[in-house]
Amino acid sequence: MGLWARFVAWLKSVFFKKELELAIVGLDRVGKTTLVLAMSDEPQEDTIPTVGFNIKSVKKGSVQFKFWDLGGQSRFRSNWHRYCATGGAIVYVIDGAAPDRFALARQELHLLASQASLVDLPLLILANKNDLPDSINSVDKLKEVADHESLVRINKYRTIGYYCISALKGKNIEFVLKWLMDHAKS
Ligand SMILES: Nc1nc2c(ncn2[C@@H]2O[C@H](COP(=O)(O)OP(=O)(O)OP(=O)(O)O)[C@@H](O)[C@H]2O)c(=O)[nH]1
Ligand SMILES: [Mg+2]
Repeated sequence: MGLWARFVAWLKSVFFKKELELAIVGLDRVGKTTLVLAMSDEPQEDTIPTVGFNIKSVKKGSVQFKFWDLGGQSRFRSNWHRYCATGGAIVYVIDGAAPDRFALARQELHLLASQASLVDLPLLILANKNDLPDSINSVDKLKEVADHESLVRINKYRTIGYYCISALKGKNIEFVLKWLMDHAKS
């Protein structure tokens, strides 16, 4: 890269630096902490259940992400909305390989999405554990599990994104980051 191009890149990084703060929510053991580690380029197989929350800051290009990795156990769920309210988007993770928990995951998702303080926030819904057999492997199936039509009824102007990912194997993580850069509010 020439001197001028480097100077322009530096100027851009100084003046167009974007900061995005995001809460990662979803039931316990769905892979939220694993996802945050994958987005931080620190893939890890062994995680322990998150008690309360962890904060992780990650720089990607000119974007500084601050992830609030929230505990998913039932005792923590009533606090999710407080953390989501300070963020630029809601990232809701579903264990795509646990059909017995889809109904509960959908119930918690709709409860959160309809909170008055959150109705205008962009929503990214992820089916994780896509590497496992019989996990959700299409956006259509994920939309059905999440009940997309009811989410649209809550706020038809809200931006809603869907991806099938594997946090453990690092699959589609780049699409997650790109979606957040494009749609999350700074
Ligand atoms: N096969 C597979 N396992 C995964 C994936 N992501 C996470 N896991 C596993 O799922 C388990 C739970 O992952 P965590 O990231 O701790 O889940 P969490 O959502 O943070 O859980 P809480 O902190 O309790 O809310 C761990 O054993 C992970 O290795 C994935 O994409 N594929
Ligand atoms: Mg966790």
